[in-house]
Amino acid sequence: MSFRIQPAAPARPNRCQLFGPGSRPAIFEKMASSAADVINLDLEDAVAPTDKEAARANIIEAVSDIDWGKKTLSVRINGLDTPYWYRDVVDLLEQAGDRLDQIMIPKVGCAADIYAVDALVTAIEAAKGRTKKIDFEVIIESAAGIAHVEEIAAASPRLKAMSLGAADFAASMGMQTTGIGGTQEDYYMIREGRKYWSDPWHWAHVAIVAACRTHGVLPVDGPFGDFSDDDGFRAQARRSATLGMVGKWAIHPKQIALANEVFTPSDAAVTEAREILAAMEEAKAKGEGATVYKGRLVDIASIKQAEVIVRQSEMIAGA
Ligand SMILES: CC(C)(COP(=O)(O)OP(=O)(O)OC[C@H]1O[C@@H](n2cnc3c(N)ncnc32)[C@H](O)[C@@H]1OP(=O)(O)O)[C@@H](O)C(=O)NCCC(=O)NCCSC(=O)C[C@H](O)C(=O)O
Ligand SMILES: [Mg+2]
Repeated sequence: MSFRIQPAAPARPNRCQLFGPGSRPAIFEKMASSAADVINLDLEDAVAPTDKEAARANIIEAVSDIDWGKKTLSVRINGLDTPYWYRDVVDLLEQAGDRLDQIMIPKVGCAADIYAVDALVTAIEAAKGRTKKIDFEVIIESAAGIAHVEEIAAASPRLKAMSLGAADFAASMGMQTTGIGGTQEDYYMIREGRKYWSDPWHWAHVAIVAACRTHGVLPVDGPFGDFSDDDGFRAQARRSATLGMVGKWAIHPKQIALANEVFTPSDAAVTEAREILAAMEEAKAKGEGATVYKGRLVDIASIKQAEVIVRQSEMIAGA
């Protein structure tokens, strides 16, 4: 137990982050009218090197020209190991309108990566008189990123969200797979001749959730590559939600409804949480710190668990 109060993560809906390449402006309006909470216009790996400049120009125009409603509008810049990233930041901060909310920094490996982008963004904001401060989100998608996940989560007050990028993460770790998230055929235990599949992403998810919750950052599950596999997406998202993540990326529009479904607490879950709170109120009135709800123990910790679900549901309903 620590005397420090755990900081709250930003109270904004972040159930689904919809990605689209900056080089494909024809889909921007569709992204804007989708049911995703966050839009990620991409300058990085979904854009070919020859299209980087055009993609930047498309995004700068679209930030102001398209009605993004209440969505969080984020642009993924190129990695700090490329020649593109500084120009992404300079052009976005100098030319894109105030509707831009956030920059996503990929392949972050240490806190100094965030410091470098923060320094550049802070200087341009001051020079240009931008009064709305740009937020950051990062992707943990390398061995260095996961090894330094806690210092990264603490790196800047601009940091609002952190995702696991399963594809680059797998490559960096030398994992023997070309799958992006989900069940991996060869990751199983065997007992009495039967296979039981395990989850190779589990420990990285837990490390990200713990770092994020310690520093008031939203933990988000990244892409699920096989967009023909709805059940696989749901299963992966349910595991992430159970571990404390607040949302998941969609790399195709058909994944938006799936993410929203999983990361919106169900009516039954909210009803049960409210009943637990009511049961604990009754117990408190009797001077008791614990009671029985539907045959199981609930105590003061159960209040905090139930409040997570109620708060999440109220925040989504009020957004
Ligand atoms: C994956 C796609 C290339 C598929 O595009 P397409 O072939 O056009 O799909 P469909 O024909 O099935 O499209 C059906 C309709 O939906 C529209 N559409 C398609 N994609 C989007 C979108 N992203 N947002 C909104 N609308 C979209 C089509 O125009 C069709 O509309 P209509 O004709 O009116 O019916 C494509 O979906 C795509 O580019 N997805 C995003 C890819 C991307 O951004 N990837 C980067 C993130 S994942 C990553 O980087 C890995 C990560 O970093 C890691 O390391 O793990
Ligand atoms: Mg990646």
